[in-house]
Amino acid sequence: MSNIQATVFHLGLNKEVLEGAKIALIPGDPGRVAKMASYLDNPKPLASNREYNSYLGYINNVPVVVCSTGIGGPSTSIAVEELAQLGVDTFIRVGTTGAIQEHINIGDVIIATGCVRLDGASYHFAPEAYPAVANYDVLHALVEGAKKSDVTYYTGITASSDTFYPGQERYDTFRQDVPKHMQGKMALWQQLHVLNFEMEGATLFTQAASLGLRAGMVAGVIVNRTKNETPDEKQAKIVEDNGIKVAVEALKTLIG
Ligand SMILES: O=P(O)(O)O[C@H]1O[C@H](CO)[C@@H](O)[C@H]1O
Ligand SMILES: O=c1cc[nH]c(=O)[nH]1
Repeated sequence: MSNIQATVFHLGLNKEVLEGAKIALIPGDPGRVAKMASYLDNPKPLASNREYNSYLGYINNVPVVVCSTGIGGPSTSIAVEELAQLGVDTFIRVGTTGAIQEHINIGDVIIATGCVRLDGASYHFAPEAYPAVANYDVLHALVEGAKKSDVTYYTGITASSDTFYPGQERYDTFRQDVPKHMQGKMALWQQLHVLNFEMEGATLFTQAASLGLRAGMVAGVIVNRTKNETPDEKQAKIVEDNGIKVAVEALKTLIG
């Protein structure tokens, strides 16, 4: 039996509906997918299953798939693997993030050059010594995209944590503490000039590079952790657009 129509298990997509798309925009949040697709030409919904919501759109008549990954490395690795099975070879994660350096403001975007591997899933793709780094072409396109967009951007290292609370050393009213082995971690990453926390980059970069795929990441800053613990939901929805604008400009560079 021909495999061309085979539908991948979690995303509910097949090669025919992707129309040969080789580039994917991958936000974490399924609710961001329709908004991101609206930045493309002729967007149309494709599938929705679990945390995976997908659309197809076009830039200069070239198909681009937008597909959410859900939160964290395990679900991200499934989205990337299944999109790769369908022929996608270039991934741009468009996320939200918490800055940990004082000078970075809400609304700025961070373009990751590499990630600290505070996840688990990346170790299923490559051992500890393997770096979680962005693909140079995608990184360059994102930087060019940021220059064309009206946003302040920073490039540098992101810490990708499996957890939002202890892994990012959040203290709140439910728990005034994190386990001992996690205490002082935010100060450590700050001292090492890490810019921000998010939850998928390390898995994405390790998986993509180790499989010969290209990946980059841009994330809108929705909270500065030197000032606040918790992002504001309404503000986050506004800020996410800055990352989307940068990613769409980057697409234009990559597609040419
Ligand atoms: O806005 P997204 O892309 O989901 O990214 C960030 O937001 C989620 C946590 O709130 C994590 O997925 C984190 O990486
Ligand atoms: O602080 C933050 C904000 C968004 N996403 C994260 O993982 N952490």
